[in-house]
Amino acid sequence: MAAFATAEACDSNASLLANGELRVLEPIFKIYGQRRAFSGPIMTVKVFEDNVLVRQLLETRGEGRVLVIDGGGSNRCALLGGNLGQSAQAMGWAGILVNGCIRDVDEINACDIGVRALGSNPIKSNKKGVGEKHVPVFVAGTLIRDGEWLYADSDGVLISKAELSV
Ligand SMILES: O=C([O-])CC(=O)C(=O)O
Repeated sequence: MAAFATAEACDSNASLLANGELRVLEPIFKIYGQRRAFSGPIMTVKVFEDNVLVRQLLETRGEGRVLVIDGGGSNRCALLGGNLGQSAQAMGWAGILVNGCIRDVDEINACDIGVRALGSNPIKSNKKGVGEKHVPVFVAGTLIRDGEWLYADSDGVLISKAELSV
């Protein structure tokens, strides 16, 4: 199976790039997880230094989706760790993009999912359950809506209003 290539997708969808239906995230993410390339429909969650909602979502069936976690860019604690990585793998999530930090990097790198995050921090997050699911989030220069599509590979991360034909 030919792997999806974000570069090729950008080359062949210039009109979608021009009209904003296809956007490229600013290159601020580090690459983790076994799947260097992954894609799927997006589910969004907006939190700040609290990962209770993240756990709730990753303990439900992913069905090939990508969880986009807007953690407000905080570098002060981790929103995702090894247990949640294993849960995401077991529940069939394709990947997770975190506008924030992760921990248990070696465990996450062993999981059969794709992960993008700003970096790592060994401190755990709060557990109060504050945040919002399924809301539009503004991450890496781009507005991202629940139900849009994310495509990630070694070159970068694309957000598309609709599924791309590849
Ligand atoms: O529960 C957390 O804060 C995240 C974590 O460490 C894990 O998933 O293993």
